Amino acid sequence: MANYRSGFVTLLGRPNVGKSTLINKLIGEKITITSPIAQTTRNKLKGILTTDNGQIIFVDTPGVHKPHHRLGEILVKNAKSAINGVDMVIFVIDSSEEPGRGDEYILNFLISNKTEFIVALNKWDLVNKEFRNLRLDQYRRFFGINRNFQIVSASQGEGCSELVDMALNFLPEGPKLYGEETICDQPLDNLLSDLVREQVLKNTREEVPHSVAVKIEKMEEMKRKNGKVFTAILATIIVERSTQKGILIGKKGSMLKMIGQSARANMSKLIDCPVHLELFVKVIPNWRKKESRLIEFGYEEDF
Ligand SMILES: Nc1nc2c(ncn2[C@@H]2O[C@H](COP(=O)(O)OP(=O)(O)OP(=O)(O)O)[C@@H](O)[C@H]2O)c(=O)[nH]1
Repeated sequence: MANYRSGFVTLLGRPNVGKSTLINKLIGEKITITSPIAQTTRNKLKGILTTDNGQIIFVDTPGVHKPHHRLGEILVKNAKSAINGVDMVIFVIDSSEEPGRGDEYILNFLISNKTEFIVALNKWDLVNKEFRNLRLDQYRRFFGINRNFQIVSASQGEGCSELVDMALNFLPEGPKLYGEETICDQPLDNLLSDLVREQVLKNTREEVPHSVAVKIEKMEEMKRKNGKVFTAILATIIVERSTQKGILIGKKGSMLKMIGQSARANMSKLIDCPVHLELFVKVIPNWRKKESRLIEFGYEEDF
């Protein structure tokens, strides 16, 4: 029997290529948030996959993109720091599109860093059957024929176990680094605030852009009169403009109510306890440009 392998793997790729969906599928639990809007993943997040042959600790990263302001710089810096100390990278590609400049930027970055990587051609289900050979050729030419490829469809779960086997082959021999029951090492606050952000992005679409942050102010276990335990959570949604606040609250509070209901349901599932959620919206102009605010809302740089 082959020896046990373990190590750290980062999924790197442009925003929206399906990194979070892929991690969810590989690990089989909803631990990172996914949404059709780019750059929903802001914090590094580890998911741990333990199999009979090895253990992979996945580090999710924000998509690499060109920085426009402080927040962008931190996202990119964190993506770069995420590859430090990992054993290998899974370079996730949206194969429904041709290789582009963003992919080239990441490819050059990986090559200049001498990072080992394999390529996951994701969203293969979206590639028209007649174009599949052509698309594969395009990517073979882009990456070179010696590169290890795996065709996957994260949303359908296709090619995922093959991808895991391929990644395990790149990892060093070693024991389990985490207990089998561990699936995630993010602070609970981050997970809970991400569940609110997810609903904000889903329900408001472009109207409230990425300049939204969520802070969990308070979390307390309480008892109802009938003795049943529930968790009371107080969270603030921070936006940059008062117009955004208006959109978030909605007519007679209808939008905020909808966001709260869905977030609450997901929170209850996550912590396995009924949740009472209270949401507030606060305007802090230009919070993304202020270092102290970035740290307050959990966007610290990793050193
Ligand atoms: N059709 C199809 N859609 C996919 C697939 N994988 C992901 N998606 C969709 O692509 C969108 C983006 O997926 P995410 O997992 O949030 O992407 P991400 O790379 O983590 O995005 P960022 O956090 O912005 O970096 C979502 O709407 C997913 O449902 C796939 O294999 N096929």
